[in-house]
Amino acid sequence: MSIPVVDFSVYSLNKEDATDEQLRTLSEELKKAFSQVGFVFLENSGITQEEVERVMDISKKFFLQPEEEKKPFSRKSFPNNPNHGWVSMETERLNPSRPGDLKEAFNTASFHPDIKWPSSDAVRGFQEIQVSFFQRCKELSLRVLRVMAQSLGLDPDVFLRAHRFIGTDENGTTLRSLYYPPVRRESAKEGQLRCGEHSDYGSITLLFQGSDGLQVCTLTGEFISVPTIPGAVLVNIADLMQRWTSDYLVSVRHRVLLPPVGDSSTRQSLAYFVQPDDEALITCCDGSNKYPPITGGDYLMQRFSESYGNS
Ligand SMILES: O=C(O)CCC(=O)C(=O)O
Ligand SMILES: [Fe+2]
Repeated sequence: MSIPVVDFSVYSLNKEDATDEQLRTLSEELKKAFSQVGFVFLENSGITQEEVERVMDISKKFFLQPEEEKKPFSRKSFPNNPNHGWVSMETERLNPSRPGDLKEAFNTASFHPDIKWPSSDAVRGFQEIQVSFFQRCKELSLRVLRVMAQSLGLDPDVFLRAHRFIGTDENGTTLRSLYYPPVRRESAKEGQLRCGEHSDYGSITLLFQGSDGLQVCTLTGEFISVPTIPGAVLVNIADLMQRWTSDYLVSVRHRVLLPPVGDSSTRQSLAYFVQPDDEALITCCDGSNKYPPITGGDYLMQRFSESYGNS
């Protein structure tokens, strides 16, 4: 089994719109991938490798600074959006039965004017680069959500109506820049990974990987290594979308292992976690009552408390 690759060029961000016929073909391909694998590579999405590298480069400059420079931007220090900001090494355990993940992250989750952004000479342009990439990912996500609704034979706007406030504090959508520093095996704890096994929480995730390392669990239960395809974006179904579609689209577990012994390389990735609006009521879209309705905001709070141990 491998991750399907789909050409998104007919509906890329460079195109105004696609014909019904083109969208139908695309929607069939996405339906197959999302119901059978849960992950798909989109080629020709309109987001370029250069854009991705610009975000990774500025993020790396931030991460390589001393701890004191990063601390003022810590996650949970911004009252209007507690998810925004820097997450230090080993703070999160995406698999709660393992030690903390060997990664750092910066979450761009709010554009509120009270947010203080890194602005020293070392990271000049940080805010503008993160914010403009967030907006590009938003545009692509809305296109993917539209095609997904069509693929399920639903009103094409059904998912879009629940994602009207992306980029405001009434919606939890987050651009997360991840940095995995070199690993010293002798100091890693028993069972510790770069990123523990987990499935994502929201509706869909866009993932841009700087290098290999990601593994995805197949429906038969084994983890397969995912290649890096430069210029392609990896899109996956997250848990709330699985629930929304009464388990028709599958949200599968994935992880990032430690690098092989003797490999001292770093790794970077960018994850854009798309969430429905806090107030959007998520009700099974096939009309069944397989899961009770829940708001996007309540669902997200529940999941955060699990991976941060109630913080
Ligand atoms: O770094 C990666 O490739 C994956 C990260 C991830 O799955 C996550 O942060 O949810
Ligand atoms: Fe993930």
